[in-house]
Amino acid sequence: MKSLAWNRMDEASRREALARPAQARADELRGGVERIIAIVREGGDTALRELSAKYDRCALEAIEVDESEFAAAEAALDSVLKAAIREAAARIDLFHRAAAPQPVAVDTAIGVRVERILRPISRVGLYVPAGSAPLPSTALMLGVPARIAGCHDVVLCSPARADGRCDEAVLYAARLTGVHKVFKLGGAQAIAAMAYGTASVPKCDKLFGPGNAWVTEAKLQVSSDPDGAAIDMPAGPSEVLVIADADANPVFVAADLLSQAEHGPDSQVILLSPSADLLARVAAEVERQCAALPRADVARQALAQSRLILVESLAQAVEVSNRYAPEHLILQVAEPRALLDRIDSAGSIFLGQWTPESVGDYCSGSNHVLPTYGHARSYSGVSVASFQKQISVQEVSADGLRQIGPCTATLAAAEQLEAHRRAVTLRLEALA
Ligand SMILES: NC(=O)c1ccc[n+]([C@@H]2O[C@H](COP(=O)([O-])OP(=O)(O)OC[C@H]3O[C@@H](n4cnc5c(N)ncnc54)[C@H](O)[C@@H]3O)[C@@H](O)[C@H]2O)c1
Ligand SMILES: N[C@H](CO)Cc1c[nH]c[nH+]1
Ligand SMILES: [Zn+2]
Repeated sequence: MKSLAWNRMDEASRREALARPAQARADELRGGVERIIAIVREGGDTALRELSAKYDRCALEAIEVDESEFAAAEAALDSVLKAAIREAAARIDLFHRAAAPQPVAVDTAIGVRVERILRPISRVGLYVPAGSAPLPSTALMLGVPARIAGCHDVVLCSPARADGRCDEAVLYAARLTGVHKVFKLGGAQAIAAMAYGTASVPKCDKLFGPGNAWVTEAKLQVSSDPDGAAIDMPAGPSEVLVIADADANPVFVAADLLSQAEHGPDSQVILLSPSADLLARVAAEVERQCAALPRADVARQALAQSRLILVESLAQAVEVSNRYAPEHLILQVAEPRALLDRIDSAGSIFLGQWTPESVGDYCSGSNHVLPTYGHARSYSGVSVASFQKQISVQEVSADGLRQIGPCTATLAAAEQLEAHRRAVTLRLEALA
């Protein structure tokens, strides 16, 4: 990890220190993903098989997971793992139901009722990563809110292994949450299939889920095409920013940094502290813990583009963090709630030394599909609302129109939209 001191850096160095790693490959990615999307649109299921052979090194017969594969997955899974998946699903369900938007009805004047009603997005496509590690927890994070929202057709794609099968735990989690169809597809080709549809894969209205740089770029491209599909947000390579004070436990801080560094070579982790001593102790601890990790190679690549930054105060750490807008923000300080009010951009926040980021990844109940690359400045993580449309409804009585009609007519006249004005005045005349 590179060691830096915020107050000794000029603006260009600060910008470079907070730049995300994958951005440097943006042009190469854009062209590659454009080609994959075009190939899928042109070649449909045949192209999907060819792309799976090329990128996932698997020979697919059926693209869709059938009943026998679901049954075999359930039978093969360890009962302790199945219980943990059910336990996590229950807590995710509890939080997401409690946080779900509610219908609203308000009388904004006598005889003027305005409502907000909720409707599920009909056809949704979920992406569950499995390139370097299959993530059954992501199937829960997407499947649970889709079920609560009441989406009619829920399709899930996840890359197959070399044996042509999907990860058993991903299949179990998908079934548990009521996903209707699962396809053995990964990367940009999975996103293209769900956005445009093929003979096997139904076209979806909105796509959800995290993924590597190819998946994220494909989501962005299909969302800018009117024939494509909407997306939840850009949820790319995982990242974490930790703010730690001088008394933070370096063992815990290092463990949290490594937990996101091990996701992939494009991940990035940042530690901000006003204590040079703490930064040095965490650096040593990261080295020590990393050496013992099975994914040490992956973590080291992520650490090469990660930073330890000395700040002058916790207040400055908050300013830097808001500027970076991390996917995950951990406040390993004595009084984390004292900083919370000043945080304005982060996907998910973890308070205090007993709240590792991992609990949010799996089973505290919050959602782990979160905006990366600084998109936390304007996007939120996945929730039930992401799977719903909020529709407004209004009903005005004759008395209500007498109340608000003149206001409408005045504003319409000011905008020189005479037909708008008359839609009101003709009725007011009929009421006179
Ligand atoms: N932001 C979030 O909420 C969140 C949540 C979970 C995971 N993640 C991130 O998701 C990512 C998962 O990535 P992953 O790679 O393990 O799995 P993945 O399923 O996202 O990607 C694997 C697919 O990438 C495609 N691919 C690989 N190399 C390619 C190439 N050279 N050209 C074209 N396509 C290629 C393949 O089709 C393969 O199926 C990680 O970066 C992780 O940090 C983010
Ligand atoms: N940290 C990831 C989100 O960036 C989510 C995840 C799934 N499994 C483990 N972690
Ligand atoms: Zn994680």
